[in-house]
Amino acid sequence: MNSNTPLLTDLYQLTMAAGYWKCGKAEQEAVFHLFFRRLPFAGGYAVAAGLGDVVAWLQGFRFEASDLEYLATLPGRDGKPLFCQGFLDYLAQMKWQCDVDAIPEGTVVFPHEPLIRVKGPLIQAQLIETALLNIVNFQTLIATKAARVCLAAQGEPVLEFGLRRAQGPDGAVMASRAAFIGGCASTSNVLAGKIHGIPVRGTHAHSWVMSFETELEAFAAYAEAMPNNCVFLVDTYDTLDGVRHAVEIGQRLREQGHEMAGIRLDSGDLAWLSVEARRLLDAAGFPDAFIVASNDLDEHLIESLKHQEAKVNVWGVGTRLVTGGEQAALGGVYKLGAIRNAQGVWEPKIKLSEQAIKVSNPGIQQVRRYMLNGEFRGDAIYDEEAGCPEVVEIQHPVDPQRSKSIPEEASHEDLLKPVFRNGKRVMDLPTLPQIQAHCREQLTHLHPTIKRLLNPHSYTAGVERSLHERKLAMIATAKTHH
Ligand SMILES: Nc1ncnc2c1ncn2[C@@H]1O[C@H](COP(=O)(O)OP(=O)(O)OP(=O)(O)O)[C@@H](O)[C@H]1O
Ligand SMILES: O=P(O)(O)OC[C@H]1O[C@H](OP(=O)(O)OP(=O)(O)O)[C@H](O)[C@@H]1O
Ligand SMILES: O=C(O)c1cccnc1
Repeated sequence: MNSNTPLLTDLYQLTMAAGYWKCGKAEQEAVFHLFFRRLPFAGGYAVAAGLGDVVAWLQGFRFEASDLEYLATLPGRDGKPLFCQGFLDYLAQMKWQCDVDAIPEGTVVFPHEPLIRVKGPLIQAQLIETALLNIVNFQTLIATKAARVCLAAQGEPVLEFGLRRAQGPDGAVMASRAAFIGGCASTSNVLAGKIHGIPVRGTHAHSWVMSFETELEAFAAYAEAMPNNCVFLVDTYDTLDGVRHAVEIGQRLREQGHEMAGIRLDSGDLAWLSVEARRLLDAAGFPDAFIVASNDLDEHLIESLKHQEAKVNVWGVGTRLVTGGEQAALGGVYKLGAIRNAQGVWEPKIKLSEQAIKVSNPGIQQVRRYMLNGEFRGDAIYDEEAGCPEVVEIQHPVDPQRSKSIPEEASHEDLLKPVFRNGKRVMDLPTLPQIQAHCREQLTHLHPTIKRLLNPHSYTAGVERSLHERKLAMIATAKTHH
């Protein structure tokens, strides 16, 4: 499937675009922000991901002749064409020309912070909404899940095994990419390996063992065929007998100058079996053979197995990683923050809601992160036009009673970095291993209480005080004027 086209959008973006064009607003400058309102997995942080694919998609943003031919066939409710030729001609000559700023992939992020800010002609900034959300919502969800799984594994390698259960071929490749960003060591998905350069790893399945008369024969044949990739799956019949068979073949391999890499456990009590398997392997002279565990694992099970002192060295995690498990999607949104009026002045915009969490933040936003003694201490969303005060007070995004001052000695960094200027890419994109290293480093700056799985401490992230006050004033005005 070719998703590198502006048609990867909801129809309503195109009907609005036709409307903006018709009423002369297409080229009016606007600013949109992409953000989420709630952390996934009831967790304490999220890991931004997807920007690399967003950049690639935006660089290919042009309506091809076949796209326009298709749009010309769409009927309105009266059967006549939905889009007039003048609008389609406008789309045909349209060139991507927005400014985009974004928080680099692998950075830890929090609710309401713009992960991406788009400034440019209203029609263009609007048309890209759906694709940006599609890419960033999914990859941020999976990178966050992967970070949680990898933290639970306490630095031991996590192999991503999700392809067979992922949300379609495209979702699988994106999930492998995001899982690698979040800290996974490798993927079983060979296509993701080819496309993104992610290391690929694999063992073998039960079918291999079942296709032979005996398990011993199966292991012997595998060792013969793959002497340099011998991880034996030992649970097809009886797990501990399986370990004994692996040891026997491991000894034969050693005589031929090769070393058994390890075994894989895929069912039963992984804590007890791993301890028993370790004992057998050590006693037989294979202390370096690793034990891979798989079978519906996630961060909670891995944490539990660690508490049970399971002797697992490598974790194979599939379904619950690449699908998001208990959380089907990240609810990221894309909202208008400001629009430039006929006098060239930026007018902040706000969306009201009965629910405080859904009232959008107005203005052209930037995120300032404060750090003290190597620890992230708080994030302030501020209006770039108004600037950020020296002494900053961060208002809780929804609870008016809660605010926090940042110590003056804290250092700071603005998180949104220039990616496109006037449609031209200005950011050098980091490699995937660099993004993974950035993510690993970011997580070291979060207090451990924010990283725990159960009821994590909430990190201070919200709107800077003066922006909050302007927002309250706008809410009051909007309620009386609309
Ligand atoms: N010691 C343990 N503590 C907690 N959960 C465990 C432990 N060992 C295994 N599990 C998990 O329990 C779940 C059930 O495992 P079990 O092997 O009993 O069932 P299964 O998946 O039906 O087995 P099979 O793969 O043979 O069909 C899996 O998610 C597995 O990861
Ligand atoms: O459990 P996941 O985290 O998704 O990891 C991938 C699973 O895929 C394979 O088996 P498959 O599920 O195809 O069959 P099985 O359950 O019978 O082993 C593998 O043996 C893992 O168990
Ligand atoms: O290589 C493996 O062991 C593997 C690959 C995909 C799914 N489950 C296991």
